[in-house]
Amino acid sequence: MAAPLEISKNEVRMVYAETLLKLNQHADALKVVNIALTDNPHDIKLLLKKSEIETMIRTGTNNAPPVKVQATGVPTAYQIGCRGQFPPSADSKLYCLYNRTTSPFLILAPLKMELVGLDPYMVLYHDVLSPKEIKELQGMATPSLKRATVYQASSGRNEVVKTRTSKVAWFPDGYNPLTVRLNARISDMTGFNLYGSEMLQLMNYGLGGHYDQHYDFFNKTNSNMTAMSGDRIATVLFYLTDVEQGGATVFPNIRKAVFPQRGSVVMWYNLKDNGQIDTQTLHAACPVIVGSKWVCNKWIREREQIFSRPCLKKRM
Ligand SMILES: O=C(O)CCC(=O)C(=O)O
Ligand SMILES: [Fe+2]
Repeated sequence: MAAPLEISKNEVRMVYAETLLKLNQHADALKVVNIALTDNPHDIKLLLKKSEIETMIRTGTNNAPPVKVQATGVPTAYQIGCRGQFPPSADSKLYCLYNRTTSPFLILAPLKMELVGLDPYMVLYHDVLSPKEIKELQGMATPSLKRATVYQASSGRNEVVKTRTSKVAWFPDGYNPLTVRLNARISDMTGFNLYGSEMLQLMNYGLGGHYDQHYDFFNKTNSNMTAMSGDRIATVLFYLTDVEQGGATVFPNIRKAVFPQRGSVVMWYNLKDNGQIDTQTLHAACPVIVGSKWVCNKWIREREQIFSRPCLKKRM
């Protein structure tokens, strides 16, 4: 099946095999080609490549000089997180439960909740989206996906930047019965009133698609972005797909990584209880290495939560 970038799994495997050949790893290259052949036993290019590699192995010819792999120094916390190498959480108070209390509706339909972190507060809900809903969301987004942008304080505008390479489609709250239902579910999960919050964003990351380390808050009290509805108090991120390799949401400062699981949702607070920005929320979307990553994002604004989550004077 062709991925959104029109690169087939086969083509990726061919490039991988060529790379291994350049590294003089002929046996590994042959393994990759053989795997590709199990899916496509009659592919002529693959068959030719297989016999070419077998000849190379047999005769020991065409061995390229070994490519020197450049040492890249000590990996950053972001890189370690993307590789799934953060140590297990030292937070002893973390647990799973059925959330029956955030909204009255949850008494009838409790949600499976996993506490990911307390500072900042971060929870993961499992099995929130059904396969049918996921299919519908992807279907409605696909025709209008456009390169995502990031707000640039220097120009005061949203611009396309190299650091965010996903495609996005925005949907107003009342766009269709599904968006209405999804927003109601977000309110149930978070206890927040969504009036004044941003539209739902459906996003797709292709191969290599990522969003470098960033904060979701603006921290500009006078900017046009926060004047009406306040800053982004919380982020709600639905995962519509598993990702075969890569694509985690990584929080380098608190050394946590959330790996996409189809139908789950991660939610975290970007602001502290006193309304100040929380710099521990630095996060990134790791590059997708194999697969395609779909997410749906809701940035919840602060102003409408004035009574349900009032700004506390004391720093919590
Ligand atoms: O896709 C992800 O994992 C994170 C997305 C994100 O941080 C954002 O859209 O602000
Ligand atoms: Fe973000």
